[in-house]
Amino acid sequence: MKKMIIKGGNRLAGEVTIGGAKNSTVALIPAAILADTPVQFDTVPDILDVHNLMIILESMNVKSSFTHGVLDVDPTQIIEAELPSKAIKSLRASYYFMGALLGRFHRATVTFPGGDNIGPRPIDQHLKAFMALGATVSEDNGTVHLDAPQGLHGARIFMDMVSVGATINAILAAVRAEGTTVIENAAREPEIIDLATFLNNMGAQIRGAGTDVIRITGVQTMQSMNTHTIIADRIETGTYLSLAAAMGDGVMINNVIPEHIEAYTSKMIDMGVDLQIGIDRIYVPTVHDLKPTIVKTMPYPGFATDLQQPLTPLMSRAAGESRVVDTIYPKRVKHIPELQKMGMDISAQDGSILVRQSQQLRGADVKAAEIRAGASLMIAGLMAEGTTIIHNADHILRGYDRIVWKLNRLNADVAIEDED
Ligand SMILES: CC(=O)N[C@H]1[C@@H](OP(=O)(O)OP(=O)(O)OC[C@H]2O[C@@H](n3ccc(=O)[nH]c3=O)[C@H](O)[C@@H]2O)O[C@H](CO)[C@@H](O)[C@@H]1O
Ligand SMILES: C=C(OP(=O)(O)O)C(=O)O
Repeated sequence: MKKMIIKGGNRLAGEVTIGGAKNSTVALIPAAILADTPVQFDTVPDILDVHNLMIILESMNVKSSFTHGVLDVDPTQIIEAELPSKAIKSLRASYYFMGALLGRFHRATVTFPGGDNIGPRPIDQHLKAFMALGATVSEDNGTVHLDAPQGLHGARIFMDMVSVGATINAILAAVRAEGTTVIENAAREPEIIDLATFLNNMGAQIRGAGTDVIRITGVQTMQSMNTHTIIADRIETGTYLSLAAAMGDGVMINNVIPEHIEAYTSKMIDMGVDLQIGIDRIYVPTVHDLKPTIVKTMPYPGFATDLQQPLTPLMSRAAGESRVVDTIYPKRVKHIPELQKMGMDISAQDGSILVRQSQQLRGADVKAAEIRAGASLMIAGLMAEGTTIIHNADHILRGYDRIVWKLNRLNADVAIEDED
């Protein structure tokens, strides 16, 4: 495990460039095993999730190499093998190997995924989709076995709730199935469109990604003809927007898709941040006075659950009481006691998180329970007087591309060290 050490109080300025979206990347890499040719991705974020997915690929004899943001994956010599449970447990998205392996081999054995400690995360909708497509599902000791000896066939799948992961897994399983699959009440996240673009460019027939009805006509082969450039990470963007507004004296954020974070930028503008939004970049000027706000997380295009915690430190500067209601992960509150240690006036009450204007934050020894709790501690550490040590910083490294280098280029004083 690593710890992040932040000497707080530096004003931040300069430019930062956003990397490829974690939540696209972690679906695209498993999707690569559906191809009958090598594939290449660029603007791949340098995050732990990518390195762990490469370990999983290796176990199936799928060679991959990653340099300067370009990831090559060669699935042409893929074999069925036992997947390494440590790597599988290290990230949530390892469950995409269920859909991808089912699509490729008509069977899969995958340990239950790990991922962030943000409350219950059932996978019943994923399993329901696999069964609709003709697979049998059995579970023992935390391992899921999927089997479709007669192959997969198209089906109508109505999702009981809007789920990013279940929508992606259904696409991965259906893309080479026989016949047409219709996913209703599908998630509409931009990362789903990114995945469909990648697969369609290889010959898949997926229509409607980005709407709540996705139609997939199965194809027999998929062949990559070009490099797939991953869309910008909207959650990383929101994190830099928050820290730039909290501590910046002029920060330009490059490689942004502003349309993907409108729910977030509109809240910041309501709070009094004078964002200058361009076609693919956003400038955050020095912020003087902030108004409190109310945030309710919703599936896309609503306010992302992954961005409620990164906004919290900024809320603690607003004159009054802000409120967060996380309808997707109501138990996503592990940052609260840690932020309290830093002097923030924050509490959970009746299903809401309340953040009141706080005095100068102070550095403390804190623990990141999960990636976005870690992001909120990191921003609070940049704002605090003195030194903050964030333990379990691996959670932050799971999803933030070259974070130390990017922050220090903005004039922060941040380091990562091994725990003693
Ligand atoms: C790798 C990735 O892309 N992770 C994102 C993805 O996670 P993930 O795909 O796991 O999240 P889902 O969209 O599936 O979850 C949405 C809600 O549906 C529930 N649910 C989901 C599936 C299921 O079978 N049964 C069920 O009850 C979940 O508990 C949750 O309350 O979307 C979340 C919600 O935007 C984000 O926080 C995560 O960053
Ligand atoms: C919850 C998250 O990630 P994961 O689904 O990969 O655990 C996140 O990115 O905020």
